[in-house]
Amino acid sequence: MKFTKMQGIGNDYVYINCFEETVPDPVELSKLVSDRHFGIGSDGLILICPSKVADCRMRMFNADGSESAMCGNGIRCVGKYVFDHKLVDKAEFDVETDAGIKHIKITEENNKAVKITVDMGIPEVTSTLPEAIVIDGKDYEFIGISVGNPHAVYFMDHIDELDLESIGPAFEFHERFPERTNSEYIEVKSRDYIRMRVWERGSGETWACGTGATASAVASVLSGRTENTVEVELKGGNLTIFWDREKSGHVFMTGPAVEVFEGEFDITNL
Ligand SMILES: N[C@H](CCC[C@H](N)C(=O)O)C(=O)O
Repeated sequence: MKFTKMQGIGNDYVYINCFEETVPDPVELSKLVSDRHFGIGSDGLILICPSKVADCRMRMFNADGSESAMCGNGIRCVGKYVFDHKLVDKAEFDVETDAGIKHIKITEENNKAVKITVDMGIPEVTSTLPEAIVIDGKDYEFIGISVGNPHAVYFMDHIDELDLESIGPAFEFHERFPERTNSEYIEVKSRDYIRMRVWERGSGETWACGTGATASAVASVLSGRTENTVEVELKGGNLTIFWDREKSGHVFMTGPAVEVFEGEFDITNL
């Protein structure tokens, strides 16, 4: 099985070109390839598939094998892959996801995508503003935002001191979120700059989360903390989020995508 390892600001996935390969069991394959000791090592698996309604289709699986409808860093890498490998012959195209069709704009240098802008659609508020859950007797006020996948955004100071290994699972598996949730921990530095850490549903702490950065920027605007254009600093790098709140209502995410290496993986014993 041929694969390509790619990363979007440190959020790394194993990508399979399903125009050429067939993946019989992506859930098990994701668990296998994600293992950083016995597999390839990644935050999960992403399939790049043919589509009847768009130029290609993206399916995303977390490291625990659970499938998610949308993946922000992943879709930027999918955009780069199909552009660089000439599966499309244009710099603007569409990717079908289980969260709808997403429009991609490529910025290229020497025929390689270096920056990708994704129309993430219209964000959905999934909580009261704000709402609190109780964890170990303490109230945690959060803002719930969906961009095709669920996020609980929590504003605080000193995110680097956060015990994410404890609070992350407490949010992820809290009864308030029947489908679990991704959770983001936000330190607002100015009206156009936020710092963020993320605990991902099904993958744990990752170095970046594109949907999480998008949801966090929307929550920052909704709560009056920032303007509509927000620079989001994550462990692995920065993303720029623009919420066109006054006109289309759509939110746009812009950032890099990098192809790290290609390889072969033996799945006969899968
Ligand atoms: N890393 C991805 C998010 C994956 C979300 C997944 N953990 C879920 O279950 O929703 C991103 O860049 O948006």
